[in-house]
Amino acid sequence: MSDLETSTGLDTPTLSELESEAVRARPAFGEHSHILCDNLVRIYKTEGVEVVALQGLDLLVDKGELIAVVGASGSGKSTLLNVLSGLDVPTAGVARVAGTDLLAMTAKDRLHYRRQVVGFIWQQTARNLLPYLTARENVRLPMRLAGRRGRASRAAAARRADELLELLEIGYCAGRRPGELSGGEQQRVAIAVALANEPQVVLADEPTGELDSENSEHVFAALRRANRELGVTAVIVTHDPTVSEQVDRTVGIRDGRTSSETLRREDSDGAIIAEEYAVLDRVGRLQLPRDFTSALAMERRVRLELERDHIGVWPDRPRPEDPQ
Ligand SMILES: Nc1ncnc2c1ncn2[C@@H]1O[C@H](COP(=O)(O)OP(=O)(O)OP(=O)(O)O)[C@@H](O)[C@H]1O
Repeated sequence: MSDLETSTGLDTPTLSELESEAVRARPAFGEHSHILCDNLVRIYKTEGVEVVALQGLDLLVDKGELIAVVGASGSGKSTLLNVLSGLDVPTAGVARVAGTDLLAMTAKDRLHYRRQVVGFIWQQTARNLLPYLTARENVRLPMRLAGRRGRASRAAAARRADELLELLEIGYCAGRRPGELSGGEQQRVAIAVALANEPQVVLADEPTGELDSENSEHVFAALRRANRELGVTAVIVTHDPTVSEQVDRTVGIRDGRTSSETLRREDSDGAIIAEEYAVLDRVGRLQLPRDFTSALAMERRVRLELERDHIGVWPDRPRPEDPQ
């Protein structure tokens, strides 16, 4: 045993005691998050060619948060959502949702996860609803599939279906089939279907992609309502440019990594303010917005200067004040 390992007095801890105390005191990354993605990697291999769709993506979402994920086409949004929904397995990293480790699920766990823990809403309205069932029957279907049978359960399921449709302000649609509903009403029924089995998390992939702005607003309002009233955590992937006014936080993805966050808050006059931040990852990496770097022709490397209250980032060129 080394000198340091030996306790020298009653109050002096040994090195191993200090080490275990340090490990115990330091919270693990995202320990208390409802959704945790840590260094998530997803590589697709097609015909010998590798596409890195997610390249070390970090994302933390708190329980009860409502966030949007935005990014250019091909940035990895759908890949992320497929992982979170349990449809796809990442190549590496950690993905945990409501305590479930998504890389270590058996087929049985996966079925339970997809039926009970998460609910989804897809862009194509036709993918969300069965055309020959009424809205009410569509909402009851996942409860039946999850094994709610018997008369008492059937009655409870019917009640819950009607309550969910009322909550999303489409009670009047209960007896209609999807063909008799507008696109926005269909997507709100789809949200009710996603909520049927009381999931902890709902995931929506471009839920307003096929809708006009008025219907989109109804769909966002319904998602906000589900989030506020039922406490469900919600992640919405979207191209909708108005989304940052509709959600608490908008996460921007670039090249398979989280690159920016826009936080929405109300100022003292009640006006909504959306402020954009760059994301600093766990090892201190930062993605500078492309329009900033190209405006100053920054390439390959930049010079950093630590100031009293900020860090300056300079192009790799001599500045006028530099000595010749
Ligand atoms: N099954 C697959 N096989 C091979 N490559 C794939 C597959 N799915 C996605 N990719 C590739 O992974 C990258 C990320 O795709 P992804 O669909 O996640 O992007 P996205 O941000 O959702 O795009 P969009 O907004 O157009 O839907 C892209 O380069 C895409 O071509």
